[in-house]
Amino acid sequence: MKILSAKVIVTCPGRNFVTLKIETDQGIYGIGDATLNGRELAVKSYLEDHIIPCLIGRDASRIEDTWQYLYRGGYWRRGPVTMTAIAAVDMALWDIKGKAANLPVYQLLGGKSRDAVMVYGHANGRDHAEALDAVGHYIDMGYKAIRVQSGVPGLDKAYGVGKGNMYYEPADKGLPDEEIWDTPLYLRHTPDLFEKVRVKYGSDHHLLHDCHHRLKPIEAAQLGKSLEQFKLFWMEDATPAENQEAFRLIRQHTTTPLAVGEIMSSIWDCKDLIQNQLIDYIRTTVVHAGGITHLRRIADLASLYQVHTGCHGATDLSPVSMAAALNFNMWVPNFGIQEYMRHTPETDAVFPHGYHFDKGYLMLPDAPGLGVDIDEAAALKFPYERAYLPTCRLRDGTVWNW
Ligand SMILES: O=C(O)[C@@H](O)[C@@H](O)[C@H](O)[C@H](O)CO
Ligand SMILES: [Mg+2]
Repeated sequence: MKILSAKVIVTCPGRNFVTLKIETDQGIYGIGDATLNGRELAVKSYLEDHIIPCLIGRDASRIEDTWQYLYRGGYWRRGPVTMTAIAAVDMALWDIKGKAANLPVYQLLGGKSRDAVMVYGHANGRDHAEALDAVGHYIDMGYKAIRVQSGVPGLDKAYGVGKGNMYYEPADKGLPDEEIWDTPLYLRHTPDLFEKVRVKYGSDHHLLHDCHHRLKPIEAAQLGKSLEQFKLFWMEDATPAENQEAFRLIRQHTTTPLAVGEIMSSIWDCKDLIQNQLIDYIRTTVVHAGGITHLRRIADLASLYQVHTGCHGATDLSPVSMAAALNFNMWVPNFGIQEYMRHTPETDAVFPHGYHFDKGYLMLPDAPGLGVDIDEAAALKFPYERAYLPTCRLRDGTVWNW
């Protein structure tokens, strides 16, 4: 089966998504997500200008060989743009292989390790009272695991606090927004938030929290310690992980489980974290870490060290990524949890899919390939709109991590 053509579809049904569609000479096509939030067109160009010309005529069944060819052949290894582009090709080829075999992709990986995929949803509010209500709402919807984020008194904006209840979307149209950040204020108010949640709702639910790279290692250690009594499922991105060793300091001080990895693009970015058992959950995703082929390699390394998966699943990962992640999650032996932020109805209409939420889990009905499609006519109705993630500054004007 040969690759006949490939094209990139950019659509903005509320937010931007980049999708690669590969067509074969047997009439079977596959799709892959290539969305890199705020840098979408760089991946589009990488695919159109540099990868697609090399794909035409290649054997679509040679997924591993194509992965190695694009990774080694590009000479310039790793990095989010490269790895997202490779991921899109990889997902599309797995989709094609599944359709050709008339099997869901998880069957090709080795079959089901579980019946359903536990997910966590995002409860957030401008203050603790609103966040508490949101937690109640998620419990009512049947979630077993809930990420809790709240605004901080004294700060205009805080990471993770949505404009609506269900559709949290950090990227804004136009040029990047600027937010002010104050770590001492945040550290003062966060343990209190979790105390209120436990007092009001008890201990039956998994609670998660995302620090979004804002703390210094010793501050992260302090927060982890003060949250220990509330038994979090995880504390995420406590400090930037470019220096993987930084997590040793946090680890030495707290038993709060640690999760890292949504911005990592390869096994090399997380290998020290995993091999030194400095984290409990690895959050690399199909779309930003080289597709199913590379994510499987990361998960296998992680399994040797009892590190479990917790794939990133924010709204900037399209339903194509979610379908690929679910196939991966059904198989991966060291599964931990999957993040699930619901897409808007417009997005769901552009990307028809069979997966659905049921009592805290995502269910993946059997369908050949990834089990997701793109409605190109619908996609065409939503042209690209420039949008960026916000940026961050400390009170004195210093640029900080958003
Ligand atoms: O855990 C998460 O879901 C995040 O950290 C995201 O909201 C992240 O900020 C976005 O995916 C960035 O594009
Ligand atoms: Mg995160």
